[in-house]
Amino acid sequence: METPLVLHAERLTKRYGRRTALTDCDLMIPRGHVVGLVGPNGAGKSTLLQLACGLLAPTAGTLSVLGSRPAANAAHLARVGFVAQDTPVYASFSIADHLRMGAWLNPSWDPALAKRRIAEVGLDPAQKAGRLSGGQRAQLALAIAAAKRPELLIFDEPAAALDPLARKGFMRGLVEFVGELGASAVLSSHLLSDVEQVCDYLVVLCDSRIQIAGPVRDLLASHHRIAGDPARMAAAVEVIWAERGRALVRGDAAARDGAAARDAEPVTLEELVLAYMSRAAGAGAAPRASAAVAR
Ligand SMILES: Nc1ncnc2c1ncn2[C@@H]1O[C@H](COP(=O)(O)OP(=O)(O)OP(=O)(O)O)[C@@H](O)[C@H]1O
Repeated sequence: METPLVLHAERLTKRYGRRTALTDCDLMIPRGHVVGLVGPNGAGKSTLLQLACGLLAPTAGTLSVLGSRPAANAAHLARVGFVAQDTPVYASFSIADHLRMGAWLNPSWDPALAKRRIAEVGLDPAQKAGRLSGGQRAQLALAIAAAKRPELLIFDEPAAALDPLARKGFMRGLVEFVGELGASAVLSSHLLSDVEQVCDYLVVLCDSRIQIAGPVRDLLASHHRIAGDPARMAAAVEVIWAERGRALVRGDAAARDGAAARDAEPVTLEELVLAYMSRAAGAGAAPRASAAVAR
């Protein structure tokens, strides 16, 4: 039977020597989502994505991707498309060479999709990849990943280096491909506006640990901002972050609990992410959006 999970981690731990990049991570991400993986620099995002692609092996715990060990065999590799940070390409190969290589290496390669996408984004197949701008390179990498027709697309900060217009085009392409292929996607990003725009599932990773994970809609519904002394808030409410008489809390009780209920306010995705990041950092003040996570 086909597994309903794209990623399933149990007590997943990864150490590089004495440095721990992931600690006891548990995750169950169902199929059919565009997942935003967010967290500060050094949180462990790239490590998690590289483990999912089989480029790294866990130190402890387990991770399965589409029901198998990552990169278990050639057939499994074909089911996962990966776009690495900085979207590396072969500088002396032309775009057409990249597509030929993709066709040669991937049994499920869709030449029509690749060709169509390259034309749609206005790239010249004869152009050497080394002469492409960051945005064009990202579009080429996206076209190659999608032409494999994978079940899961994994992107490590795919649009970080792109200008806002190129980013918008890239993100639109990403969503179109996910829809067209009926695939799932996981993308790491520091750009919460991108995550807000395209992701319907959120994973917050800080300091090597999963802080929270779930469908964006459910997370927004189960968190509120309320006024008052956090120490006196209902036991049913978990205070995630409090500052200057206001708290961001988790729990339905926030919406029903007496005085607090009167001014329980909905939270934005940015507030939610920053609250979990602040809690993990144990800092005295919430990090500014521009410093920790750019919008
Ligand atoms: N090859 C490596 N050798 C040693 N330590 C590493 C290696 N790769 C990553 N690390 C460390 O593991 C931790 C997690 O790094 P990782 O690159 O996964 O974080 P990240 O969340 O992707 O960061 P960023 O947002 O800056 O890309 C960091 O402390 C980092 O220094």
